Amino acid sequence: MTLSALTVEGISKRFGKTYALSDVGFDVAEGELVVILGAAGAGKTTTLRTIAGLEVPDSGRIVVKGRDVTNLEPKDRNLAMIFDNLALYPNKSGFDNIAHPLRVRKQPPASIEARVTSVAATLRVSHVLNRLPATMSGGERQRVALGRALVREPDLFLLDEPLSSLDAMLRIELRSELKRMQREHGYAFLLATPDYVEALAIADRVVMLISGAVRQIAPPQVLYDDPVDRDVARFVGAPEINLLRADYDPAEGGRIRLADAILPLPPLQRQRLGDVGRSFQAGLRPEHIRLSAPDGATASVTDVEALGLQSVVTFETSGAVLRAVLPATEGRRLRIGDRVGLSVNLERMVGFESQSGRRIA
Ligand SMILES: Nc1ncnc2c1ncn2[C@@H]1O[C@H](COP(=O)(O)OP(=O)(O)OP(=O)(O)O)[C@@H](O)[C@H]1O
Repeated sequence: MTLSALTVEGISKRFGKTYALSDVGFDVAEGELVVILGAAGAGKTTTLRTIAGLEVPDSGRIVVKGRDVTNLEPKDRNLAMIFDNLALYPNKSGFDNIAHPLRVRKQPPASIEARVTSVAATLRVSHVLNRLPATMSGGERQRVALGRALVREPDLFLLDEPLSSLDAMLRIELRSELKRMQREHGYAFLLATPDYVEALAIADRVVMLISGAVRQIAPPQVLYDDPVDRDVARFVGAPEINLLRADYDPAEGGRIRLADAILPLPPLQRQRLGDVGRSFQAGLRPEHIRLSAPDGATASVTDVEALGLQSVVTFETSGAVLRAVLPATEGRRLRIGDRVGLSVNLERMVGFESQSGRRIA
């Protein structure tokens, strides 16, 4: 059996009248990178701070490498927490910033020297070790801050939106750096972000937090293809998933009415919907909508946004608005006001109960 780097069991936390966390539970395996994904105020920071020991949970347990740390001081938990406001000591060199945690622990100078040099090489900041933070680029500062956390070899890294203050290029670079370190050294990471694209890029698994509660735990692609409900479906993916009223009629092998089109349903979807007619909400990802011959469902083009290799095209049909991601070669040919035929990949449709938003499975 592999030991979990972290197990969070039923953590709840209230601030006055605000329930910040309700019965939050998940685990992080050794060598795994787990992302806590959620909107602003979902409880990401509170979760990380509770694990780090900076907040005391009202109930629940935190176990790090098999050791119950719920009642331990932060310094005794052997965790490294990296916040988004990577505060470096402004008057200390890169070297001294990274060395700081080891000096606090009174390690011998020779081993400090060796460890800092090796961490700096891993993070590609050897060239700034003699410089002060003010003379470093944003990315270099971020990596030195990361180095200061790495140098201690903690059991688990907690990162709170560590990349949010970086520009897009640096973010991508540092993201792959984190992933590489995790793979090469087998570190366990728990990283919080509101950015689904970031989660998709680096997470082994995602813990989706909504209003302080865990809604779904899954690899990022599963969250996208198989969301447990409408909230998760809407949070992941840009442009957002299309939601359309659908009316299901089980007669004649099963058909649905979507906007003004009546379409035969693939067998898997029929199985999901059962043999009683009903209305529901159909979720269709923008890449599952295609142009087709204008003999079936038609729609008019209301917007075309060119995004390099792809275009995001907005259509209107019988009062419904649909967004599709099309190859740029197709998008370029469309003009606002054009009437075109559309086809949808119903195999990939996800159905939600209209009221509750729960997935129809
Ligand atoms: N010290 C506190 N006192 C009162 N309420 C708090 C405190 N800390 C957090 N909260 C509340 O708890 C909820 C969760 O906050 P938290 O900071 O964990 O969210 P988050 O997901 O990290 O958001 P963001 O992405 O904006 O950082 C919010 O409603 C927040 O206002």
